[in-house]
Amino acid sequence: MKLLGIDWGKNRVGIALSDKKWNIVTPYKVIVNDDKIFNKLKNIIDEYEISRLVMGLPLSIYENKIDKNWPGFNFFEKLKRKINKPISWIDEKFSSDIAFNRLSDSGMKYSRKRKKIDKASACIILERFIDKKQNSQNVIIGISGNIGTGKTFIAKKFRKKYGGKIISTDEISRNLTKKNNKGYKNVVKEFGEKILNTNKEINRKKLGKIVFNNKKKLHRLNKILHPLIVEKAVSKIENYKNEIVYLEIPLLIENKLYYLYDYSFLTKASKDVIISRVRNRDQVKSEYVKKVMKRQNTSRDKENMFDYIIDTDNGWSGIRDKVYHIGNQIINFKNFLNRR
Ligand SMILES: CC(C)(COP(=O)(O)OP(=O)(O)OC[C@H]1O[C@@H](n2cnc3c(N)ncnc32)[C@H](O)[C@@H]1O)[C@@H](O)C(=O)NCCC(=O)NCCS
Ligand SMILES: Nc1ncnc2c1ncn2[C@@H]1O[C@H](COP(=O)(O)OP(=O)(O)OP(=O)(O)O)[C@@H](O)[C@H]1O
Repeated sequence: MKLLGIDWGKNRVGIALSDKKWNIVTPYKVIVNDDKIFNKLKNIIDEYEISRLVMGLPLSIYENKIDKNWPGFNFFEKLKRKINKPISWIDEKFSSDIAFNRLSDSGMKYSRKRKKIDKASACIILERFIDKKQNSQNVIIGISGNIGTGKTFIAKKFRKKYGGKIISTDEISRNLTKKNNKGYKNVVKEFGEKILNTNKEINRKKLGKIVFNNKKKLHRLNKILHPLIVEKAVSKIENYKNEIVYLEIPLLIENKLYYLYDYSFLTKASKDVIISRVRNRDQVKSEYVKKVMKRQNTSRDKENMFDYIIDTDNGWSGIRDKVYHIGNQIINFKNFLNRR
């Protein structure tokens, strides 16, 4: 299960490789970051039979200060569309400083150090990832998809067959906005007491009607809740040590939460199926479902960002074989982590 580590930089990208068993990590190359880089990476991945890529994130995932506009995300999006391999992330904080010190310890001259620094940093990214997976053998699956496409349905089917834990960001959001919980005060401050029931709890349907009818208002609600949701999701993941974690995130692409998972699934269904499912499940009108859908990214381009796409239109029998095929690959990865 060979890894390729990436230290992204605006001008240069450092590459490191691991062996099959993750015993050895070696600096490989520094590639100029121009239009040709994706083809070059594809060639390396094919030549060395790479199974997974690992990208460095310049900020700590745990500090929850990740800027959605960081240009490394654009690189990741292009790379993911071009290369059909799972990609994990690891904090690369201080990796350049450590790499520089290592090269200094070896007595290298400054000019040579500058040339080698990016691939040395890529090594540190891989070493950190391998260490992390040694300390905690969690395999995290990000499950995204628009409203009513079957995220929860699929997560439960996987859990039934392969075990593991489900983390739902919708559920986290619901908890955060319960009376006097962390998100409650700011949501009420922003939208006023008109969104409250007589018992002072937030009336979610009322708030939903307000925000799904108005892009700006939805944006304001997202700004209050999303950092809190991500913080809670990360801390929940951290509490697990040896689990398959099914992380349901409707807005994974919109919020660029790529760094949270090892595999990604996209659930999809046709518009009519979604509307009839959600009407039945939530007792809401078609118009409401359409409004929610309007606020979600439905572009085809989004599909290329996922490892697996699960179309739930044809019920369980239509997807059972595919689910088990995907499940076997995930179990292989999990077994590999446990055997190390
Ligand atoms: C607007 C709210 C109050 C409506 O609550 P309600 O209980 O009716 O719906 P619930 O939270 O179960 O969401 C149902 C579905 O709506 C869609 N949805 C929810 N929030 C959003 C959003 N900000 N943008 C687009 N779609 C959304 C998702 O598909 C979700 O699965 C609630 O969805 C909310 O607080 N949303 C903001 C937080 C958020 O983005 N949650 C999604 C997790 S990242
Ligand atoms: N493959 C399927 N076969 C039959 N029914 C399904 C399938 N997938 C989902 N459903 C049903 O459709 C409804 C919506 O599914 P689910 O709640 O899993 O969607 P979701 O993507 O999690 O929705 P939300 O974004 O609102 O949380 C549920 O009642 C579920 O049982």
